[in-house]
Amino acid sequence: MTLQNPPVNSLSLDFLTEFCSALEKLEMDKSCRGVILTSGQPKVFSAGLDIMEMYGKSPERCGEFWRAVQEMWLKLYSSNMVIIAAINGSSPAGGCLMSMTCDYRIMADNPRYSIGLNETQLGIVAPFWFKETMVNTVGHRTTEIALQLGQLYSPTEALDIGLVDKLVPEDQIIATATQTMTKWLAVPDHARQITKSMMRKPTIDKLMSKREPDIQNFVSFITKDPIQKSLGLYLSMLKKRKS
Ligand SMILES: CCCCCCCCCCCC/C=C/CC(=O)SCCNC(=O)CCNC(=O)[C@H](O)C(C)(C)COP(=O)(O)OP(=O)(O)OC[C@H]1O[C@@H](n2cnc3c(N)ncnc32)[C@H](O)[C@@H]1OP(=O)(O)O
Repeated sequence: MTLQNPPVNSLSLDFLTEFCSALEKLEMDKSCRGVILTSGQPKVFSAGLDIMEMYGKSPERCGEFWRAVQEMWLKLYSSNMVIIAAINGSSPAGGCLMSMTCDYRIMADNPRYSIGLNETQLGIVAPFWFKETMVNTVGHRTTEIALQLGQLYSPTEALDIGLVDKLVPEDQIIATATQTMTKWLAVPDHARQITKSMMRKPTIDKLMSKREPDIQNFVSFITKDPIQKSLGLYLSMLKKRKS
C-alpha cells in the first residue's frame, strides 16, 4: 500500500476513511497474506495526524475524526496479515504510531529523516494507546523519556532504541521489505496470527473497552482554549519555517 495524500501524507478524516476501507478489503481477501506500507511522497512517510482536523473544528467533527484515528490503529494493530513498514521518509507523531502498529519496520538510512512521538512538543499529550504501542515496541523506560521530551529520533538513533528494526539505503527499501516479507510468510499463518494476537490483545482490548470515553477525552482536551492556542502557534511555526 502506498500512502498518497500530498504534500506530506497527513492523516485527515477522508484519508483515514479511505485507508481503512482499502485495508479492510485486503484483510478480507484470503489471497493477501501481507502488506508493505510505504509512502508515495518524497521525504515523508507520514506527517501524522492532520493538524487542521484538530484546529478550529466543532466538537462533533473532532469526535468523528478521533473515531477514524482509533479505527486506523485498531485495523492495523489487530491485522491478521503481516504488515511491514517501509519508512521512506520522516514519520513524526501519528506517522510513528502507524509505523509502530506494523510487524517490522525498515527505515531509509537518511540522517535528514526523523521518527518519534513528538506530541508534547505541540503542547498535546499522547493518549494511553499511543503510549502503550510505544511501550510494546521499545520498552517502558525508553518510552518514558521519548514521550516526555517529545523526542524525534534520527534513523540511527531509532535503530539503537529498537524503534525501527533495520536501516537500508533508500533505493533498497522495497527490495529489503520484500525479502523480509518472504521470511515472515514462511511461518504458518495460524501460528503466527495467534502469537501476534497474544502479544497485542491486552492493548487492543483496553482501547476497545474505552473507545467512547477516549473520544470524549480527546474532544474535551483538544477543544480547550490553551490547547487550541498551542496548535495554532505550532501551525504558524510550520508555515514560517518554509519562508
Ligand atoms: C489525563 C490526561 C488526559 C489526556 C487526554 C489526551 C487526549 C488528547 C490527545 C490528543 C492527541 C493528539 C495526537 C496527535 C498526534 C499527531 O500526529 S499530531 C501531528 C504531529 N505532526 C507533526 O508534528 C509533523 C509536522 N510536520 C513536519 O514536521 C514536517 O512537515 C515534515 C517533517 C513532516 C515534512 O517537512 P517538509 O517536507 O519540509 O514539509 P513542510 O514544508 O514542513 O510541510 C508541507 C505543508 O504541509 C503542512 N503540514 C505538515 N505537517 C502537517 C500536519 N501534521 N498536519 C497538517 N498540515 C501539515 C505544512 O504546514 C506545509 O503547509 P503549507 O504548504 O505551508 O501550507
